[in-house]
Amino acid sequence: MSPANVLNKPTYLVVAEDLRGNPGQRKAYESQKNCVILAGPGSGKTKIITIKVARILNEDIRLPRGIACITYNAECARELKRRLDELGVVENSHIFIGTVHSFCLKNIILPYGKIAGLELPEPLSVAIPKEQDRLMEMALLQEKGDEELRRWKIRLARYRRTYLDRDSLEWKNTDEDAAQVIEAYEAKLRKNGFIDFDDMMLLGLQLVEKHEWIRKLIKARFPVLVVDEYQDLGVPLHRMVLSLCFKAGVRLIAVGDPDQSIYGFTGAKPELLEKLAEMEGIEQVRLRLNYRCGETIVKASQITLGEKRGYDARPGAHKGTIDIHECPGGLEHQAETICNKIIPNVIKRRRCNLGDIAVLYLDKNMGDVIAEKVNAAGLPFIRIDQNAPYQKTPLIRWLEDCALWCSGGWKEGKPRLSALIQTWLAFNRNDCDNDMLLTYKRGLIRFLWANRRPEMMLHNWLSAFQSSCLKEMFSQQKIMRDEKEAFERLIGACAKGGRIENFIVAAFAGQGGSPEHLNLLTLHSSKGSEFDVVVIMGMDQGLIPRYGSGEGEKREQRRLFYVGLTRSRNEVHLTYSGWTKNKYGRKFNNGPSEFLIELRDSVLNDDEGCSMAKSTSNAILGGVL
Ligand SMILES: Nc1ncnc2c1ncn2[C@@H]1O[C@H](COP(=O)(O)OP(=O)(O)OP(=O)(O)O)[C@@H](O)[C@H]1O
Repeated sequence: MSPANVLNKPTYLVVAEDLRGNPGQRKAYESQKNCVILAGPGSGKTKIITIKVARILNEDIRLPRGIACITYNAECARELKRRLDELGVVENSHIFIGTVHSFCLKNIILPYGKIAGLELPEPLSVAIPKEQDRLMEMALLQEKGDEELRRWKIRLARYRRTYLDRDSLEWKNTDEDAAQVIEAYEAKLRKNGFIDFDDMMLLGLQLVEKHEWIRKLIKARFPVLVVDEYQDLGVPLHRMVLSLCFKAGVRLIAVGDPDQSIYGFTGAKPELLEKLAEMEGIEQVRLRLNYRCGETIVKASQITLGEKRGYDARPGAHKGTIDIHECPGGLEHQAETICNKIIPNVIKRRRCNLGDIAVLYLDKNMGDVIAEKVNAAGLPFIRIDQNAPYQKTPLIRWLEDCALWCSGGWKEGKPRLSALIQTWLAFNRNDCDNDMLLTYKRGLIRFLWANRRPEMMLHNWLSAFQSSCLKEMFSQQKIMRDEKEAFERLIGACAKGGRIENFIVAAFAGQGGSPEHLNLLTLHSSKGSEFDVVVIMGMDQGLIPRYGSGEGEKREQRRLFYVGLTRSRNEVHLTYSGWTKNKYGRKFNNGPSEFLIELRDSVLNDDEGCSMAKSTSNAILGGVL
């Protein structure tokens, strides 16, 4: 029994005691108004909002009113859910925890879109990525290669999320080609009965801005709105927040760190958070103490950023170390060094688990390189990038949790069955009456109870899950088409000849995060997480910053490195080769990343003698730096 239960005190009150010694955290926790928390990495933003949400639900609002917690991507939403769950807050029909897209779709467009006269396809379906690509190529009036299409997609997405007023001259004239292609693409989407992810946000905003009654209904249901990772959300969400908060009186709690803004290419604007914090009627809280990272890492992170933020490690924090490893043989050499030297050494020295270590990298191609070496070294791992055997969408994350429950989690309620059921009901809620929901709930419980078989082959377990529950959901819930596609890819990956054909249920369960699995993830996906030891590979000039980056792009990549560094509690290892290859195989000897050089020069020259070590043993270490 937890101490909270022994004392009969809700968990959030026990955890809130931690905030006592930090006046900023306390102020944020006590605030009863609209509040913006601006703070650096590891300063407890997530800790505060989760405790605050639990407090508001317990003390300030009464059912059937609830709270909406929105964030940028599925990874951040999952972290938020996990941490709220630890405080006993579980998603249900009164508590929304998810991405801004899913908030707009489920809580604005589906319930109110038609009544408000929005012309929507019937039934409403979400276009899956390959359909989006096909329609975009049609709108571009010619087939494009992968790279060119990718560039167009970035350009159009940014434009669509930046210029929102379609009648304005700004929309028509800023980039005429982009405006035309977007209009043609959207018309094609509708003709085919689809909306896409950007539509969810744009249509949601349109409804909220246009209709006072919709704002009132949202407020009646969710009088409190929590927005996490605000710096990554662009103009549409900012305008929605302003409308809900200042026109409808929804209470706002917004949290973020402009220095951790790494989605500029999608239209994110970190300055919006600063602007919001300065507005009248908003209480602003700034936090400067980093509870996560050792002293050296806190210092190094500010050097990387190139800004003096005045962040400090908490008093009594350990030093923390940063080691630089030169691997002249290229990315493969870096990956081998990580698997055969750095990781075994860390585990031996720290007596920690593989799960305490994360290897971060720039993209899916680098993910392939490290995954191959990790496989060869026989280390179990979790991989999050675009080339992973399957993508971790909300449904697939939930399936991992179901697998965890079936692999023994049921004995101690980790995860809780009630939480699994609530998420399942949320997937099924659209157009379903209570009787149907009850039938789905019973179906799920029956399946899970009968399939508590950790040794079962994953393919068989998923197939059984599909025929007893998922098939029906996919046929009823057209808005889950993207999830259906993700599920089909997963089941393909664990079928005969697939990349994870040997997976049993317990192995799949471990993919949700486990002490026995090494974490492989892109720097972008590492946002919001923390590990004892972080290894960042590919620290080469031309990769980070990318060759040919303009000033703005370079600043964003600096922030990306900053995010990576600050995921570590104790140790950071940086690997580089000093050269890169382009896609035609041409070699460029550009040396290590300029970010790495700055860090080495500043931290090593620091007369306080930070414990930044430059390893010099073995052929792989030392050299250039
Ligand atoms: N007052 C506190 N006392 C003790 N530990 C704390 C306190 N505040 C935060 N922490 C711990 O510090 C770590 C970082 O907190 P948290 O993840 O909430 O920070 P964050 O600001 O959301 O980080 P980031 O923006 O880098 O993701 C966590 O392990 C958390 O438990």
